[in-house]
Amino acid sequence: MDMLQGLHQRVSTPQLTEPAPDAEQLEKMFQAALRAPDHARLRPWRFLTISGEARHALGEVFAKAALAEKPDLAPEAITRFKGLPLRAPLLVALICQVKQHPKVPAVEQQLSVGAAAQNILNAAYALGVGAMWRTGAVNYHPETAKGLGLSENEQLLGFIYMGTPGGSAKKQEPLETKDYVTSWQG
Ligand SMILES: Cc1cc2nc3c(=O)[nH]c(=O)nc-3n(C[C@H](O)[C@H](O)[C@H](O)COP(=O)(O)O)c2cc1C
Repeated sequence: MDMLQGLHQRVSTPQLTEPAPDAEQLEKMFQAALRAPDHARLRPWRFLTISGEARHALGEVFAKAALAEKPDLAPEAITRFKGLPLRAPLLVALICQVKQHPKVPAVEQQLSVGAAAQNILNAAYALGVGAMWRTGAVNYHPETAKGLGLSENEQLLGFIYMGTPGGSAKKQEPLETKDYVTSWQG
């Protein structure tokens, strides 16, 4: 696939089925991630792959965080939180390791991890792998960070859900460049 064509056409895939991307496809996606722009070469990213039974463990983490937020959560809601990671055969947790640097504030490091995530999405699209970046209700809850084993200086920026595209490809809403771009004249 031509690179620009891929960039212009990429869509997220909410419905994902087995099989998960294989090791070779994952390697290509992570190599793309590692080419993200990165001020002072801090390499502020860390990724966790979560598949198989580990998805159930992540569902337990989500449910624990949701219960910490709302102790009287209905049983159906708890079951729903537990099932969230089962929406794809493989998830990639996006983690920003915020490092102290005199010229690189935390926001720039978060942007780098965001750019790495976008590179993963673009590479997935080029490989025919379905993918969607999700955060959801408990992404930023401290119990979620704790359950994933994050350190004090680490932030969870979401998960890329990945798998084989299910259903028909989503229609893209055409956007006009002129609605978002103007020439600044001073
Ligand atoms: C940081 C971030 C978090 C997101 N979290 C969610 C989410 O929890 N649930 C959801 O439906 N979409 C979420 N999205 C949006 C989807 O990933 C996707 O971009 C959106 O559905 C538009 O589809 P498109 O990428 O095909 O244009 C998130 C996007 C970003 C950048």
